Amino acid sequence: MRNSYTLTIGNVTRELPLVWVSEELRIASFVILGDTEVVVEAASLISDKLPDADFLVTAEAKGIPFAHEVAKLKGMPRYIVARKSVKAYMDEPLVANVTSITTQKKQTLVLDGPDAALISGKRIILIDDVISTGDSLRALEALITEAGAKVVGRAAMLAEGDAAERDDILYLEKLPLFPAE
Ligand SMILES: Nc1ncnc2[nH]cnc12
Repeated sequence: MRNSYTLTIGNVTRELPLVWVSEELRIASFVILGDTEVVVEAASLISDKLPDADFLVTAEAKGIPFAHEVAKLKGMPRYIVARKSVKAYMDEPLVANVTSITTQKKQTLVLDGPDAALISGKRIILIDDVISTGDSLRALEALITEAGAKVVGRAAMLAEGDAAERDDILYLEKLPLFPAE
């Protein structure tokens, strides 16, 4: 049984370990946190492909460095992060539910009220490290719609499994899933 998958994005290559997320499924674990090379390379490759937009919106946690780098390249002074939980300092937060492929658990995504007000009526690109089941994208989209903003693009470094067949997302590379044999 193979234990890793070789991924190349532009001129950066990583050996991703295969990890079990359930009894039937392994994923190639792609963790960009702390990896400046992957983030900078992927951001420069995707930023030219994005449509015009007012804000990028991402989900805590692994989307954050990617959104940060893309926002910098696009000259956007702010981007919005949907958090995994309601914080004490939030004001009238919007909440959506999501099931994570990596934890296989129900999670929430939360948009703080002032962030919702900031993006109301604006054009939004949803951006994440990996789009897989599309669940977290759906939850982000629900938050954006509730905030009165419009999604004009969906972008990720990688499209995993069936997500690679979608024609409504921009991505750089496909990432296979590894079902039990
Ligand atoms: N293969 C993967 N590695 C890390 N995080 C993920 N989230 C969804 N798919 C993932």
